[in-house]
Amino acid sequence: MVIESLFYFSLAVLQALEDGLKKADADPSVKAVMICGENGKFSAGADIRGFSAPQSHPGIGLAPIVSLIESSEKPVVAAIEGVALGGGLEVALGCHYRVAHVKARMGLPEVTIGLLPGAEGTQRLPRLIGVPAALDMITTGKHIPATEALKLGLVDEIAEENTIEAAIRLANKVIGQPLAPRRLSLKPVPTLPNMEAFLREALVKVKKQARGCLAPELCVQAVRAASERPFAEGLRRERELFRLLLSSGQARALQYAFFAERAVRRWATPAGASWSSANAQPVRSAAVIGLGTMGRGIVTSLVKANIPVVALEQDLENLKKGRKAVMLLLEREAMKMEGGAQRLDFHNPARLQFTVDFDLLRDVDLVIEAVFENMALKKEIFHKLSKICKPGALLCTNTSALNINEIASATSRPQQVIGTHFFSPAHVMRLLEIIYGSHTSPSAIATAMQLAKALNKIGVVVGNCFGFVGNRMMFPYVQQAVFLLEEGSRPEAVDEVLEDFGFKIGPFRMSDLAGLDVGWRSRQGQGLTGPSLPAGTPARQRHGQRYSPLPDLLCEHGRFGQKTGHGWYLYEKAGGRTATPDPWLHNFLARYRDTHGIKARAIDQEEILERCLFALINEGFAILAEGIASGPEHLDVIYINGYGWPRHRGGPMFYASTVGLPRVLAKLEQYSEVHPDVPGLRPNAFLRKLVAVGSPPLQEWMSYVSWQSPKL
Ligand SMILES: CCCCCCCCCCCCC[C@H](O)CC(=O)SCCNC(=O)CCNC(=O)[C@H](O)C(C)(C)COP(=O)(O)OP(=O)(O)OC[C@H]1O[C@@H](n2cnc3c(N)ncnc32)[C@H](O)[C@@H]1OP(=O)(O)O
Repeated sequence: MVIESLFYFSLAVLQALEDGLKKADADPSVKAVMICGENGKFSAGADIRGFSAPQSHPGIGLAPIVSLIESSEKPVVAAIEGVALGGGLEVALGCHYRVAHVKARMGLPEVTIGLLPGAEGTQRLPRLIGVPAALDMITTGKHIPATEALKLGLVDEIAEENTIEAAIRLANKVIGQPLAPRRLSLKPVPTLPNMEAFLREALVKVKKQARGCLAPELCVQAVRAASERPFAEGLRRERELFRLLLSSGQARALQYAFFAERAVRRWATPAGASWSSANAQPVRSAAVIGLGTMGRGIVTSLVKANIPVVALEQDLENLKKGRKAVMLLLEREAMKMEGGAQRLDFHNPARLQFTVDFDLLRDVDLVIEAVFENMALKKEIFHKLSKICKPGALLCTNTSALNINEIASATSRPQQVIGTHFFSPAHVMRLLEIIYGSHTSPSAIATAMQLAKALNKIGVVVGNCFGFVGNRMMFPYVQQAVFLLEEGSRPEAVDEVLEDFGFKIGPFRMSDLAGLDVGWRSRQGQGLTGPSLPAGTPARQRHGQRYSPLPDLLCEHGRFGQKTGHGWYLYEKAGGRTATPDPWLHNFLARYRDTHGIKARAIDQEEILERCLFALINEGFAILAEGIASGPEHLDVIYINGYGWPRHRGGPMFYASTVGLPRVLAKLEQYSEVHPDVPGLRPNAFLRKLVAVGSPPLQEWMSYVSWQSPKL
C-alpha cells in the first residue's frame, strides 16, 4: 500500500496519513506500507507559518502519527525524494526502513527557525546514528546529501533511479521479518566512553557560536535527555524544551527571517517594474574587471556557479597577482567540495580565462566591474564597455556607495547598467545588493536577480542613493559609535555592548578589519576632510552638523586598523587579528576631549545600544519613506546577510517592531533633544506617522508610505 504525503504538513495531510495507516493495518491483504511524497518531494516538515498560532498548529498531531507509523505491525518504508526535512525526516524516522534517491537531501533544520525537532526527532535520531552525528545535524540544521546519510546509517538504501520502485522492492523483501529491531524508540542510544564530557563540550561550543541564540543550546539539552533518559521521558523533555523555544520570541524572529528572505525575491520598483512581469536574460558567460579582493571573490563565485569567466586586469603584473590569488581561492573551494556531486572545472581556459585584453569581453553576456571606488575610473571603464560589449550584455558595477546613474551616463545604454554590491569575501557572503538606476530596465533587474540565485546568493533590489540601503543605514550607526567615544566611552565598551546584543563584530573591530583608510578616502572625496576642506572649517562641524574628526585623526597617525597593526585597537603585528585595548588610544581620546573642551561622562550600556541601533533604524524609516526599498523585509534581509545583524533578532526593522515604535520614537526624541546638531537622531517623519496611526504591524507599514517624489 502506498500513502502519499504533501510538501509540508497540514491537518489534511496528517489525517490522510493516519487514515491510510489504520486502513493498511486493518486490511489483511496489505503486507507492507510505503510512504512517499508528491511531485518528487518527500516533505519539508511542518508548516512554519502555523507556529505563530501554536494552539491550532497541525504539528501537534505529528508526533502521534510518527508513533503510529513506528508501531505498525506491517513494515513501513519511507521513499525519500527531493527533501525530507524537519517533521518530514521525523516521519521517515518513524518508518522501519528508509530508501532515498541519490539526489535527496535530509536534515532537521528546526534550529534555524528557533525551534528543535518536536516530533520525537531529538530522541530517535541519536538512537539511529549516535549522539555526535545526531547532535551535529540537530544543532546546525544542515541538509545532508543521501550519500552521506547512507554512510551515517540514516537511510538503508540509495536509489539511483526510481526510488518508489526501490522502496517497494525493499518492502517486499522484508515482509515477515521481525520489526522490533527496526523500531528506533526501542533501541538504546549508542554509548560513548566520554559522553558527559562530549555533551559538556558541545554545549560550550554552541553557546560560543550562537551568541545569545537559544535554540542550539536547547537542542543539546534535548539530545542529552535522549542519552540519559528512557525514550518516554526524553520525549517529555523534548516537548518541554520545544514549548520554551516556541514562546521565546527568537523563534518568531527567525521564522520572520525565513519568510523575509523569500519575500525579497518578489521585487518591485515604485515605477511599476516587478518580478512578475520582467524577464531575465540568460547568463551563459561573464567577465570580471579588476582582480583585487572583491574581483577575486566574484570570479570564484562565478566559477563555482559553473559560469565561464573572463577575468581582466589592467596590466600583466596585476594579472599575475590576481590569477595566483584566484587559483588559491578556487583550490580551497575545490577541497571543500571534494566528495560532493559537483566538481570545479577551473583549469580549463574555456571556463576561466585571464587577460589584459578588453576585446575578449566582446561576446560575454554580463560584465562585473570590480575596480576600486573611483568614479572617474569607473566611468572610463563603462565608456569602454559600452563600445566593446555586445548589444544585450548586462553591465554591472560592484560599488558600495557610488551613483549608478552617473556611471550609466558614461555609456550609450544606461538601461543595461546596474549596481551589484557584493560583500567581502564575495565568494562566501550571501548578500547581493542590486541597485537600479533611473534608466535600468526591468529585464536588467530580473537578470541580476537571476544571477544572485545562480551564485547561491540572496539578491535584494534597492534604489539608487548614497550608500544604497546597507551602508546608508550603517553611516549613522558608526557615527553614533564615534560620538560616544568623544563623549567619554571607549571602543571596547561600545563593541562589547553591540556584540552582546548579537552582532558578530562591533563597529570598531569592524572598522579595523575593513581598514580605516577606506572611509578616509571617501570622506576626502566628499570634501569632509583633507586638503579640499575649506580653511576655517570648525574641527567638529560640517555643513552645520556635528562631525567627528576622530577617524581622520587616526588615519593621519597611520592607524588604518589590522593592516597597520593598530587602529581603534592594538594588534600583535601588522596584519594581526587579536585586538587588545590600546592605552595610546585612551590617552589620545583624553587629549582630544581636553583640546575640544569635552567633559567625559560615564555612558551606560543602554545609551550605547539605543543611540547606535535607533539611529540605524531611523535611517531605515527614511529609506522606506523614499521608496529606496520596497519593504522593511528588504532592510532586514540586507542586515542579517551582509552586516552581521543577529538573525535571532530578525533584522533592525523587525527589532524596532518588537521594541515598539512608540518607544523607538520617544528615545530618539530624547537623544535628539540633547544632540540637536545630529540629524541622524531626529525622528524620521515616517516613523512619526506610523506611531500616529497606532503602530501597525510591520507587514502593513508600506501601506502608509506616500511616494510623492520617488528618487528613482
Ligand atoms: C501552546 C501549545 C504548543 C504546543 C506545541 C507542542 C507540540 C508541537 C509539535 C511540533 C511538531 C514539530 C514538527 C517539526 O519538528 C517542526 C518542523 O517541521 S518545522 C519545519 C522544518 N522545515 C524547514 O525548516 C524547511 C524549510 N524549507 C526549506 O528549507 C526550503 O523551502 C526547501 C524545502 C529546502 C525548498 O527550498 P527551495 O526549493 O529553494 O524553495 P523555497 O524555499 O522557495 O520554498 C518554496 C515555498 O515553500 C515555502 N515553504 C517551504 N517550506 C515550508 C514550510 N516548512 N512551511 C511553510 N512554507 C514552506 C516557502 O516559503 C516558499 O514559499 P513562497 O515564497 O513561494 O511563498
